[in-house]
Amino acid sequence: MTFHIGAKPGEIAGTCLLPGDPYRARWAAERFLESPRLVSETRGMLAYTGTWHGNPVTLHGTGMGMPSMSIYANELIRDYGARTLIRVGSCGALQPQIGLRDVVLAQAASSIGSPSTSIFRELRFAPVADFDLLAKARAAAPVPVHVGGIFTSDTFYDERSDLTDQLQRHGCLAVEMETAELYTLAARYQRRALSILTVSDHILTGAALPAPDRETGFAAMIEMALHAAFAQG
Ligand SMILES: O=P(O)(O)O[C@H]1O[C@H](CO)[C@@H](O)[C@H]1O
Ligand SMILES: O=c1cc[nH]c(=O)[nH]1
Repeated sequence: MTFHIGAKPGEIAGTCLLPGDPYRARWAAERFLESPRLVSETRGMLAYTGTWHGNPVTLHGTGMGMPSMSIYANELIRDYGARTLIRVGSCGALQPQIGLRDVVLAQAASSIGSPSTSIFRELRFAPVADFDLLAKARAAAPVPVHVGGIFTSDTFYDERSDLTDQLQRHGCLAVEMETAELYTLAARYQRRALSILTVSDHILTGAALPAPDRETGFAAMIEMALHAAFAQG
């Protein structure tokens, strides 16, 4: 048990899939894992451990935003020994060629600041994905997939239209709220990390998926995450 996770030692797998939404953790565990078992529900942040094709996997919610992701990723890595951390999240598309339900693989994550910014001082650290995980996820994609940079925001309701313009102009694919800190922690502790993001809304058009789809409609990215984590070669 840690400050924020109720699982006993040995109840968290080395491979963790990390949705922001705890109900997505429950849905994905029940749909994809063999013998899923609830191992933590501290503060309602559901975590399930089971197996996929015999391989141990934990699905753990992270909540929204980098401070929340930072708490769970730190404890999963430092206290439970997680080695492969794959965010399975939603995002808003920033480019016209990207459609609702497409998948974005976050090769790198820009941000204005993250919980780690203060330790870097003047350094602008560039948080990047694990290349092997990224390549394997792309190879397993059953839906249109886009690979490139994303923006990890501290706000959902952003008043900065000038910032959106600059992100679009510089080819940023999508916006979400956790990846920059996840990649930074993975670098710090020499772990493997990737963010696989399903497009839930389009920043340019305002089109959006309804809430039930965001909770349960994201099977393709869960399959990609599991294949990326366990594919050989
Ligand atoms: O669907 P999740 O994984 O929570 O991801 C996105 O959705 C939330 C905002 O609605 C933020 O956490 C953002 O990163
Ligand atoms: O952070 C997020 C996540 C999904 N969609 C958005 O527009 N922003």
